[in-house]
Amino acid sequence: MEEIETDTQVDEILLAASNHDVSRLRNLLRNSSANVQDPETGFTPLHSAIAACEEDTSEGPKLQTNGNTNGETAEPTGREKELEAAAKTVKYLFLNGAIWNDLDFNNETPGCIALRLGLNELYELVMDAGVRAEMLLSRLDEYQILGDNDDEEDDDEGFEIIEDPTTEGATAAPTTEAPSDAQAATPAPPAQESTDPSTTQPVYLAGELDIAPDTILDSSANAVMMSWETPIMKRSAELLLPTPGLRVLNIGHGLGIIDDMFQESSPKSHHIIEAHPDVLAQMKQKGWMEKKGVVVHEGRWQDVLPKLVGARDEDGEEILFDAIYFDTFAEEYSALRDFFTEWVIQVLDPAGGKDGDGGSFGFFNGMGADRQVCYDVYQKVVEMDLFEAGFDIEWEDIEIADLQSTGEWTGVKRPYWSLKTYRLPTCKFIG
Ligand SMILES: C[S@@+](CC[C@H](N)C(=O)[O-])C[C@H]1O[C@@H](n2cnc3c(N)ncnc32)[C@H](O)[C@@H]1O
Repeated sequence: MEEIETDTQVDEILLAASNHDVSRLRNLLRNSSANVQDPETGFTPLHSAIAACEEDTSEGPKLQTNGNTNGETAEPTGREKELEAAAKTVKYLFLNGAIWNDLDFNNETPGCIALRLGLNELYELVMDAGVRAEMLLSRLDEYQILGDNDDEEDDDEGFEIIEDPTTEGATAAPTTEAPSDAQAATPAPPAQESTDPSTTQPVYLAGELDIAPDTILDSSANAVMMSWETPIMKRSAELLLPTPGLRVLNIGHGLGIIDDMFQESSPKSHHIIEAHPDVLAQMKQKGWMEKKGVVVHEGRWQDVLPKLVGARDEDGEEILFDAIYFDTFAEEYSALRDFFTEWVIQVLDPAGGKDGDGGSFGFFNGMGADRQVCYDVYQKVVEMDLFEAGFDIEWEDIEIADLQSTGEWTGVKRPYWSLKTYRLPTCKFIG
């Protein structure tokens, strides 16, 4: 049953959290939730515990007065002790079901505050909680797919879905582009589900696209693809196809940026899977269907791949690839996970690649990219899922210009990227 706290209780909980007073919290949380919010700031106890560590250079460390000490100011015993107490408080709050990614009225999660204040240890604790919550959510998701068909509402405590960890252009937290370059959302970041119906796959595929030389927008002005991603595509293509004569599979043609780059490496074969009729029409106009060595599969990868697995080419050889790239739109993180867990392992040649030491798999890493903490959480989540699926992953950093100041988002429903660094993943079979 949900607890209803009085204003006084809420104040007391927030005060105990900001004072890092775990024993007081222990008493207060017996009958209350660890996820109360200050009506003026939107702070939860986690926000309070972390924000209290802000150093006030003029007046010394800012610890608030503990209501139990008759108004005396708690004596800070040094920065290290303060941070240690904060860490204990944060851990205690997580043990009591604190949600790692609630937003305050300043649009910050507790992790955002820790990052802004340079509180690395606290940031790591929040991230770890985020990873645990997201992993648990995705496992619950699988469990429900396997057998739980009832419509009862989930009331799992302790975490909230990161909104839209879609792959491109999704909402506030990690999804794969749902829009895949994904856009972030409200309260709480990365997530398994988009809250914006316009970014679901059936709506996207049924809608008309506005395709310009530098952008593709869907019928709700979500950005499907934008040319600022060109350096990312270029480096991905270089890493995946380092020499001519290799076999590549690309999922999601978009503006064709990476497919143009793959063509520059003169691949032996180049398969492209594309689902949107408007993108396919554009491909036809540009002559992709007639290009030598190019095979365009019209449809969703979910429908195409089952037919491609085990198929043979005109020389009678099994169709396998040295390189695979995945960059779709309006799909959630679970789609990317299914892709590498179920399909990459079947069509990536373990003896492929430039040196015959195994093919490579890459994907657009845009999950949770409107918020650093969500991006970091999803990096860990995807690393764990890839490892479980049998892949090693190497990351390379690419600096991204300030897209806000260059006016990149004009006319776009929601910016799906706000970070300084893109982390480019390249995966190979373990061993
Ligand atoms: C972000 S764009 C790809 C951009 C591309 N990497 C480039 O360099 O221009 C995403 C593309 O994936 C396509 N797509 C979305 N869902 C898909 C699915 N399930 N199967 C195949 N293609 C899909 C979209 O229609 C769109 O063309």
